[in-house]
Parts: sequence; C-alpha cells; structure tokens
Amino acid sequence: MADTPLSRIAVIGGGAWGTALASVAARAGRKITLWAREEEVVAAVNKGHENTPFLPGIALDPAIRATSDFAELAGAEAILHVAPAQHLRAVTAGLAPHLKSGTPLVLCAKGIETASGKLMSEVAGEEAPEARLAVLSGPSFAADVARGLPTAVTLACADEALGAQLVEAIGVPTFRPYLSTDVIGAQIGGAVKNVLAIACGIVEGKAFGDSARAALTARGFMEMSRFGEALGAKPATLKGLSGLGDLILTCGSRQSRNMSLGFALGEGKTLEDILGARSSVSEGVYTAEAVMRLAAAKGIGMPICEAVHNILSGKSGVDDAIAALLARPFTNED
Ligand SMILES: NC(=O)C1=CN([C@@H]2O[C@H](COP(=O)(O)OP(=O)(O)OC[C@H]3O[C@@H](n4cnc5c(N)ncnc54)[C@H](O)[C@@H]3O)[C@@H](O)[C@H]2O)C=CC1
Ligand SMILES: O=C(CO)COP(=O)(O)O
Repeated sequence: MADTPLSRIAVIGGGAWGTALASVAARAGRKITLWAREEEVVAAVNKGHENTPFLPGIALDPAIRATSDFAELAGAEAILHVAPAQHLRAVTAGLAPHLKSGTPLVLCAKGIETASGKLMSEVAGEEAPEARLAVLSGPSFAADVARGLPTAVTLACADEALGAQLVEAIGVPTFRPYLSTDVIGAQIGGAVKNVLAIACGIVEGKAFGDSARAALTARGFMEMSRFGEALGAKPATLKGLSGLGDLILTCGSRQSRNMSLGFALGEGKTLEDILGARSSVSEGVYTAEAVMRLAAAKGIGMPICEAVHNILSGKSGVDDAIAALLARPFTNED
C-alpha cells in the first residue's frame, strides 16, 4: 500500500458503523481516535476493546482510543463523520470549532435531513464550511466490515487527489473503496434505499414471496434513478455500489435495520412498538418524508416511497397502501 499523509484519523460516532470504520482504518495502519457521545461506549472501547452497546461480540484493535471530548480530535488529519443523518447538523456544529481549516470530512451517514430536505453534504457544508467534504457509501453491514469480510464501497470527493489519498488511508484488500467525483450521486442511493428496504421488509413480513420482492426492488431502483438524476446524480453512480449495490444488499437481508423494521410492520407490529424496542437507527423512517417532499417539489413519481411514507406517517394502513400500489394503472416500464 502506498504511503499516505493521512496517518491520524478521527471517527465521529460510536455506533455500529463508526466502530466498524474505526476498525477497518486501524487495520489499514492509521492511528484512530473514536469520538462517541455515550460515556459507556468510551469506557467499553478503552477498557474492554469492544463496543458492547452498538457492536457487541467483535474485538477491536486495542490501539483505537475512544473519547467524548472533541478537543482530543485536534490532531486528526481526516475525519470520518458517522453520526446519524438527523443528528449530523448538531454534531458538526459541536465539532467545527475544533477543526483545522481544510480538514477532510468524510460523510458516512445515509439519509436526508427531514427538517430541511438537505443532503448530508449541504448540512455539513453549512456547519463546517472550512472542511473539505467527501462521501463514503455502499453495500456494507457494519458487522461484516468489522469482521474483515470482503466489502466494497464508493468514496466520492470533488477533489480527485484528496479522494485518492482517502482511499489509500482507509482501504485494505477486504474493504475496497472505489473512487468517484460524484458527491451528490453517492449520497442518493444510501438515502433512498433505506426507504425502499422498509417496503421490501413489509413484503417479506406479509410473506408475498421472492418475486414480489424482486419486482419492488427493480421498480424501487427506477424511483431512486429518477430522484437521483433530478437532484444531479450521474446515472453511472446510481448503478454502482452506493446505489444499486446497496439497494440489493439492504432489500435482500433482514440484517438491515430498515428491512427488519419493514418486516415487523408487515407482520402487524406498530411503528411505535418497533422503534421503542431498538436503540439502533433506522434512517428510512426519517428520510421517507424528506424524499417525498423533494419528489413532490420536482414532480417525480415515487409510488413505493410514497406508500412507505404514508404507512410511517399513519396516513394509511399497511394493507391499504399495498392495495393502492397494486391498483395503479398499467404503464410503460420507464
Ligand atoms: N450499521 C451499518 O451497517 C451501517 C450504517 N450506516 C449509516 O451510519 C449512520 C450511523 O449508523 P450506526 O453507526 O449504524 O448507528 P447505530 O444504530 O449503531 O447507533 C446509533 C447512533 O446514533 C447516535 N445518536 C443517538 N442519538 C443521538 C443524538 N441525539 N445526537 C447524536 N448522535 C446520536 C448514537 O450515539 C449512535 O452512534 C447511519 O446514517 C447509518 O445509515 C452506513 C453503513 C452501514
Ligand atoms: O446501510 C447499510 C448497509 O449498506 C445498513 O443498512 P441498515 O441501516 O438498514 O441496517
């Protein structure tokens, strides 16, 4: 592996994904500081070298140091930002005073801010205008990555040279970042697939079968593509790891929190009960509303995402939403 000037990396967010990325970057030879909001996570990582609250059962490199103090990140040469989408603004505002101008900030959350309808790059650009932004997204369950199973992701940065440095800094043979300059496109797939995964979970919970799930995934990809292109994404990015790749993974596995949430809805559980029983984040629940508002503003038809939004917002029951989708007039495929 080539030498990289980015030897000290901070990871913001001690959830499952931040911990997995800290683990992979440590494996790539970087010195890692992991910022976590919860003192119990900081203690568990520093003392037991395991994130018992969010990524139990996976041993972490003892060299990973956790902190809940932003001031301790001052020496970081790059930051992987892994706070959930709806908290990205507040966490970035807390971090910004401690950031050196020009520090690379790699956005790893998958979602759209509900209140503003803004992408993570827009939110981070407002709260940390001096940072150099990049996006990391793709089909990658935290547990798979932390265990060192082979995975590949998209790393998008408008500054191609910086993107290449980031790839060198965190890539290892079993965690393969593919470089892109399409920062907008790389954010669309991760956000929209979480909404579509809820739909696929509902289909599974209803025991509608594999054919129905495949149809929903393919028609969902059409919605993702229309939405992404209207927001400026390149079609090739949407067909890549961060788009179609992540859609296939998340719609096909109950290891996905979004898919499993949909599954429970399909089985008849209430959203309140499902969310009340988990501490992990299911981003599609919050992004569905933002997607539908943006789609309406741009005049884009997204019937599957709309059905999910209607169910999540209580506007329709699961069975009514399914009946409405199936009653849509036959139409051209594109
Ligand atoms: N877990 C995974 O396999 C993957 C997750 N992601 C994305 O990474 C992001 C983070 O997800 P996970 O690490 O899985 O989270 P998680 O579900 O494991 O943990 C929840 C996280 O939310 C944080 N949190 C809760 N309330 C908060 C608040 N008020 N302010 C700030 N932070 C708060 C917690 O500190 C914790 O880091 C999400 O956008 C997710 O879509 C992306 C790829 C894979
Ligand atoms: O984004 C993910 C895998 O690429 C994780 O999906 P969930 O958040 O639905 O678990």
